[in-house]
Amino acid sequence: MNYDVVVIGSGPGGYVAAIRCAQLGLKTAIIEKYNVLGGTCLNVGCIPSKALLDSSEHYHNAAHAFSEHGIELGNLKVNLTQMIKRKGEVVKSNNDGISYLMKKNKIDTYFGLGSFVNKNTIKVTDAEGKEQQIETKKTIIATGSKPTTLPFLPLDKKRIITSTEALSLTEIPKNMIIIGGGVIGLELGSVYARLGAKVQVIEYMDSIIPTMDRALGKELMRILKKSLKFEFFMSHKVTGATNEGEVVKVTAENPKGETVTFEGDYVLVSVGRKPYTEGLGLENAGVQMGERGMIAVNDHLETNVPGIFAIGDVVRGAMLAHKAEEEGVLVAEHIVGQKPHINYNLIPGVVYTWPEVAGVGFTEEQLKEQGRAYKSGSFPFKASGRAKASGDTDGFVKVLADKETDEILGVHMIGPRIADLIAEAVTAMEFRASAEDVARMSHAHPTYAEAMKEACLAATENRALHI
Ligand SMILES: NC(=O)c1ccc[n+]([C@@H]2O[C@H](COP(=O)([O-])OP(=O)(O)OC[C@H]3O[C@@H](n4cnc5c(N)ncnc54)[C@H](O)[C@@H]3O)[C@@H](O)[C@H]2O)c1
Repeated sequence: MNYDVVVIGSGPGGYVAAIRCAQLGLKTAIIEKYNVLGGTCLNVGCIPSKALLDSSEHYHNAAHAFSEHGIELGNLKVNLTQMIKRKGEVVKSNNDGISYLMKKNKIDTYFGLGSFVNKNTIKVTDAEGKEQQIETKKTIIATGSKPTTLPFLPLDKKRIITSTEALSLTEIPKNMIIIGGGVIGLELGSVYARLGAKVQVIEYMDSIIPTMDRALGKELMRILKKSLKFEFFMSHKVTGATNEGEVVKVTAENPKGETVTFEGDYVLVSVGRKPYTEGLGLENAGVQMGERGMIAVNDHLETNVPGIFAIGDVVRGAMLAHKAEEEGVLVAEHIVGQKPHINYNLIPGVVYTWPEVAGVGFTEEQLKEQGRAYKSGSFPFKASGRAKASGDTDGFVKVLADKETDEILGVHMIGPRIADLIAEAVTAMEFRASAEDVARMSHAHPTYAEAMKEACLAATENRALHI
């Protein structure tokens, strides 16, 4: 078969790229190594983790918050098998949705490992080892990433696990040790802490979610300690682990240089992810690698080989599904001669703990480092009528704006449903709104979104109305 474009990898970057290519009239095929579409995000990432986060949140609320609302429950218990089964059904219905989208857009799907024979020929090897070759004018590599491991801490995938195994446990851990206080560790730690596990987080840096605005990590840590009894061990360097059957012992060096030991029945290693390019045969097409295992690309996401592009987790930038999607669309439009653009500074980051955490634009630390004059306005959810009604009064919205022009430079939030609220900040910043612009917009009352307006009022002239 001959194609205009072949996409390798069917995660959010790859399948969206394929749809956009097809919409633009290009004859398109997509190759997927596993027998389902959707990649890490849909099968063992964003979607199943959200399903478990939602289920565990219901349980936690039933156990700890319902009585305050006047709802009495007896005999409350967790059916983990059902919870995991439901998660599987959520994933499956999304798998089916992507298959439908491929058919609707007349995109040919090949299941098997895609690898370059040369610049324009791609071999697909299926699970039985059967091979076929397809010809293409352009290729988009969207093969994603896989979990980083620690050399002294080999995974056994039973007791020492990554997020993939943590999404399908058959029992609730008694004591879960989490190595890495980033997004995965805190989201999956929340799932099991809500279901009753004692969770201990060992983090190398002095802050959790260290790449986000520091105020967010500080507030999240306070809340997770209070609401889910998380224990944090900051500035600790993990040095080893021994698997003793039912128990794993993890050793780490504390900030004083002393060795401390942790004992748990499960250890989740969540220290980041690395680009996945194994078996792609990049050398056969002459594609050059960049730093840290990434594929090197230019501003149009084209590799050193004209006509071969790479997007998402295999290239520089945040390892986020929505960033990969934007890149997929950009490449498709670039291929047909359009002039698309991505503002990488406005890719929001979200953590689906409860409360949720989100940020976009520059952090306060980055503005200080740039020496940029800025002003800051915050509004706490404890002053929000909507938050009081639902009982979600933890957290705040912080708006950073240019001191002279009042243009919004960064918005950082922690609070109820702010994973959705961050979209308002992205929209405002994409249109280069000032804090006063947003402060003068009517926000429905009572909503959590009013906190955004109030934080903008606070940033404008320190004139928040409800605090
Ligand atoms: N909600 C979301 O958008 C979401 C959810 C899950 C994953 N992801 C993405 O997946 C990727 C992987 O997530 P992650 O949580 O594994 O990575 P991460 O980069 O978010 O966090 C890793 C954490 O581990 C720490 N760390 C690194 N080495 C360590 C060591 N040896 N000992 C102790 N701590 C160590 C880091 O300082 C960091 O805090 C990220 O890029 C993330 O953005 C996103």
